[in-house]
Amino acid sequence: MNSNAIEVDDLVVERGKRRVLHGIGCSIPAGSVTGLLGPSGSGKTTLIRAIVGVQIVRSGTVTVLGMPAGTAELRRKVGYVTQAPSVYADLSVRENARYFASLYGLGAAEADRAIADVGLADAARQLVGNLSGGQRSRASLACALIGTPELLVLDEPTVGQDPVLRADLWGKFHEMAARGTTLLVSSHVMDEAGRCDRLLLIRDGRLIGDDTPAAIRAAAGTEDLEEAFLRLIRERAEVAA
Ligand SMILES: Nc1ncnc2c1ncn2[C@@H]1O[C@H](COP(=O)(O)OP(=O)(O)OP(=O)(O)O)[C@@H](O)[C@H]1O
Repeated sequence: MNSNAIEVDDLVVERGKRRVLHGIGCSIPAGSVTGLLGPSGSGKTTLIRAIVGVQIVRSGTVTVLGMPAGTAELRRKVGYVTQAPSVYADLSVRENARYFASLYGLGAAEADRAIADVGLADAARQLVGNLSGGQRSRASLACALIGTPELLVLDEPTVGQDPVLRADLWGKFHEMAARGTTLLVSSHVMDEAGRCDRLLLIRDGRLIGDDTPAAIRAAAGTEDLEEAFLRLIRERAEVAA
């Protein structure tokens, strides 16, 4: 198989009457944790939507696991967790997970494994509607882990999670990558950037960085990734001026 799980070439997307992605190009290696970082409104969700095949694109190509994004065959291979939890509020965590498992022809053991993986075993019997926001996002994540997708795309999965849980989730993401899953994780929290194998830095619909955290730090001449991001933005502004 191609060593890149995702290849994006010259991607242009318009939403409403505005152009929100301006010719994005990037490759995401298989079996890695790639962070998609950028301020609110920079185009992270739009790029993610194009990768999971639910975004109409103006031009350019998005190839996922060797197939055009949105190909029906990818549905079983790609897990996607949106920012808004996509679980049934009137079912328990376990009922939700078992429902998703049944769609894949999988049983209760797979559902329970996914619930344990996100640290929700103690809340498995609770109705999702009664959970905290952070627990609800983890319930959504558990459902996306079912069937062990080859590519897992997570839109801000750690929002609302406490620091201990965030660290656990990042540990889990790396375990999954070590077993061959590719993860693309968006965040607008720079302190999470250092936990990624690679970073895509996006601003105003343009990629301004695509490298390992170490290379981005070295190129910007600072250990602080937030400062590195700011320097990249300033450099861009100077080039444009
Ligand atoms: N349905 C829509 N119609 C028109 N414009 C939209 C729509 N959805 C998003 N946009 C615009 O597209 C741009 C990119 O939005 P996007 O949601 O991709 O950003 P983001 O980086 O994911 O932001 P956040 O971190 O706040 O989720 C923004 O300017 C936003 O206002």
